[in-house]
Amino acid sequence: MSYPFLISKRKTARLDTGTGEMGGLRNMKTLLPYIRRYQKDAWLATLAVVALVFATLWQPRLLQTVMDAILRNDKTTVWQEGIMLIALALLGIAAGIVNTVYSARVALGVATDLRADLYRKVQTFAYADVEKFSASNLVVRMTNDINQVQQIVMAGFQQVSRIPLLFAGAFILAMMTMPEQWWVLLMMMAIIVIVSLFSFQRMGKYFAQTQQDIENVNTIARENLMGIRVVKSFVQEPNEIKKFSRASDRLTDVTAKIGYLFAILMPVFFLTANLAIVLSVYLVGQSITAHPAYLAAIVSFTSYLMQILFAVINGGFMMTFASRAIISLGRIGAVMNTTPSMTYVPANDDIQVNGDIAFEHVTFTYPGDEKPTLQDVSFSIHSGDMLGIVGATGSGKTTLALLIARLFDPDSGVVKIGGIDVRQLPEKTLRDTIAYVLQRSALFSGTIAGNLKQVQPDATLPQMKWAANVAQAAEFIDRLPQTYNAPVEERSSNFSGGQKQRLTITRGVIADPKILILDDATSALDARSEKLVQEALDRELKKTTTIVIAEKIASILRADKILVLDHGRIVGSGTHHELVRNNAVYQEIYQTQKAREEGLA
Ligand SMILES: Nc1ncnc2c1ncn2[C@@H]1O[C@H](COP(=O)(O)OP(=O)(O)OP(=O)(O)O)[C@@H](O)[C@H]1O
Repeated sequence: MSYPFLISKRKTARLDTGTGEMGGLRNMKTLLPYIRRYQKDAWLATLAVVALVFATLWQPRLLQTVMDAILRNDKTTVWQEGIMLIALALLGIAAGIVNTVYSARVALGVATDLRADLYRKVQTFAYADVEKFSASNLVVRMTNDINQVQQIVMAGFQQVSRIPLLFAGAFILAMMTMPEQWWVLLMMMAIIVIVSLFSFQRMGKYFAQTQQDIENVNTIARENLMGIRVVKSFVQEPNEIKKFSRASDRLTDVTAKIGYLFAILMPVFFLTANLAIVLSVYLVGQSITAHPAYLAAIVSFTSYLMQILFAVINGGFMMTFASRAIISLGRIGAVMNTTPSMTYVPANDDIQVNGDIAFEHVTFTYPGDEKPTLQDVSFSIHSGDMLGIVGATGSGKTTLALLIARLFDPDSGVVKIGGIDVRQLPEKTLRDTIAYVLQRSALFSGTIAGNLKQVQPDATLPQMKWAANVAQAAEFIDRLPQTYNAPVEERSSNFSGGQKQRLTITRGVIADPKILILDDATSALDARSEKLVQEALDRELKKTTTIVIAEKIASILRADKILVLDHGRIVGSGTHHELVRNNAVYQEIYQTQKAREEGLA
């Protein structure tokens, strides 16, 4: 069993994105093994580019010959070369289609494989690793960043070989067509290259910024929608709208800046190219009467000027997209290269543990925190017993339970289950031994039965009914039209708080675990239902060690042992009667709750 339903209490750490010069190269290397898997498609896409460039470059040349022939009234050549021209255009179209299809195949394949590997990698993460990146950040990496990579692979196979070939080919052919115009050509190129360097560099920066801004917008939207009830009940909509608008405005600003740059860039490029054309026509025009062949040559020359212009523009775009994709690849690489902070010993069916639990001088600090949350915690409890944990909010009760389930490892000391250090237990053994039910446990969308089968894949209907009876859920499930096949919507929004808790307790007990942790898991139940759940647990799960973390002392009165936590330390341990007699902290909690209840009565 895994615990994706645990919710982080911490902010995300800033992470290395793998950018920088060396980072860029390293990031690109991440991509190579994936592209290699689609070698055949990659080759076909590249060959198609060569054919496409050949067709593109040769067309002005043929056009020039056709025009020359028209001027000379040479009909045979006009026909022959004209047909060639059409054939070349058709070749260009076919090559373009082949290139697009195979580039898309490579890009889609790479993106699909990368996404699958990324997802698989995240599944190996320890809870602390997911917290480090944050769930929304990981989602953006699996969606938006992968999209960027898909786009660059697609564009790469369409443009990377095409741009230099087209640029060099058009340059040489333009020179050959009108050698005396070399300086016009160089002047145009110098202007375009300088403008491109300036603008595309800026654009690259803005694109990187958009990535960060998209992530911010996603995080805010996600948090808002997940906590929509809280937002509504505290009438927080105006604040939330303001917060979202600020993040969204930042994204709009930076996107607008990119738009402005594009808006300036394109006219500048075309103006430069058109000026070059006008200049050439002006220079050549004076001698056209004397040399009619110049007319055809100038048409061909201007076509090559345009091709050079397009090569430079596309090159700039490619560099901009590449810089964005390199950042995305870095972010993907950072996940891929993370070594899970927790490793497990190999699966071993021979290792069987009972429900004994022991903490020996356990101290634990959350990653990034300075002070330990648990300090020198020692206690033990026998299989089948019930342990209650009480303490003020923030005293470390949940943290203690997280250590039992080995969602974190202690800084020092040992946590033992069945007499064995949890670090020596295979993950499966640990997950099969412990069921953890949280107050805010999430159910997965699907059906009730589907949720139960995630824990106990071969659960039968009688088993489901048994577990639901224990959790006092059977009654309302039986009233649903589809009973155990009733749908569970996203975030289980079609169930009330109390029903959700009953369902998560059902899921917790279905596998009859050796250790059951109920972390504030009955807080939404009325006193009568809570009592019924407790009685059923006592009756039906006799051999199970039950750990109950509760705000209300009433929930743990019957525990074999109660731990009183205060600022991460155990300040009392014993049965209710012992603690009421001799533990000041417990007495205070008890008296406060009693007074409150009497006040209410
Ligand atoms: N993931 C985390 N990263 C850093 N600090 C954390 C994290 N989770 C909890 N803490 C801190 O550890 C302390 C103990 O938290 P814990 O959730 O264990 O308390 P608790 O006794 O269960 O509280 P409550 O009764 O309110 O649930 C708190 O100060 C909390 O802010």
